[in-house]
Amino acid sequence: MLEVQRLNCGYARRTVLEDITFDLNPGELLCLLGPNGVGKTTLFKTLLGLLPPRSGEIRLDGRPTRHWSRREFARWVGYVPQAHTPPFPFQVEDVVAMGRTAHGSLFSGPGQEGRKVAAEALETLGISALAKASYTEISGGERQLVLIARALAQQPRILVMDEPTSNLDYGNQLKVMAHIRQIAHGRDMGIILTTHHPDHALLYASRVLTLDREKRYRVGDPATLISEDYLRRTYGVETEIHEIDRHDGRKTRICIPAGDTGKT
Ligand SMILES: Nc1ncnc2c1ncn2[C@@H]1O[C@H](COP(=O)(O)OP(=O)(O)OP(=O)(O)O)[C@@H](O)[C@H]1O
Repeated sequence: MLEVQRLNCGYARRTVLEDITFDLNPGELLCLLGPNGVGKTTLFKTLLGLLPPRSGEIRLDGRPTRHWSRREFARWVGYVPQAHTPPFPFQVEDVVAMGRTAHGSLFSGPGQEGRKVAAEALETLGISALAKASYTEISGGERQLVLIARALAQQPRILVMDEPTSNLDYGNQLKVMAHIRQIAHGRDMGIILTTHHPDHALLYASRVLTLDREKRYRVGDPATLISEDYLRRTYGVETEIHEIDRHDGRKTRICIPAGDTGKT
């Protein structure tokens, strides 16, 4: 569905990522993992058409994205940015309904069907109670959930999410990651997201794209690519990765800090 071929991306006088090739298929959750400043947001900006590629190609549904109109692109690709405080105090339900913009005529509002889809998105994320609240008066984590609901209301084929759990409490992190995984499978949506948590990638991702400090990248199975060696080279920390049995008998991998954690 989304194909990235030999992509170089960066800014006027600076290449940030070189020769990146990967694809994203329907129903798949691809986690992008890498240290601060390595170029994750730059890659996303390039995928979203906000930054021109320095070279290489991005194809959507077999067609280079440079041939797509903005509107057509917006029907296909949703984006969840990191939560920010907007200047205008829109009601939460209006913010979510804005996700429908690409589906309506240019000057019409979301319409009845659009409002219904927006209400369902709020319901899916368990935040219907916030519908009438002002977006400027809810917490950072709640804002993050609202932005995810807005992207769901858009019903895109591909969803790009920049650290969707960064503002969320522990419970909401787990709920949102499980929702994201379920949405990818249930709606046959291709989702690519950045995370700073190897455990999230180990637990939820279908595939992972790892970037290291030397800006080398690999794409593949999370259990293979997220190794103690990768984490040491990338983050300069010693970790232990263990395979454990879950209560339901399935096996899963988890990552913990190695050695003395200072706890007595
Ligand atoms: N507008 C810009 N012009 C020039 N260089 C930039 C610009 N924005 C970011 N950079 C540089 O590009 C590199 C990659 O930045 P980017 O924001 O993509 O990293 P990141 O992996 O998303 O980091 P983080 O995990 O901290 O969010 C950094 O060295 C950054 O300083």
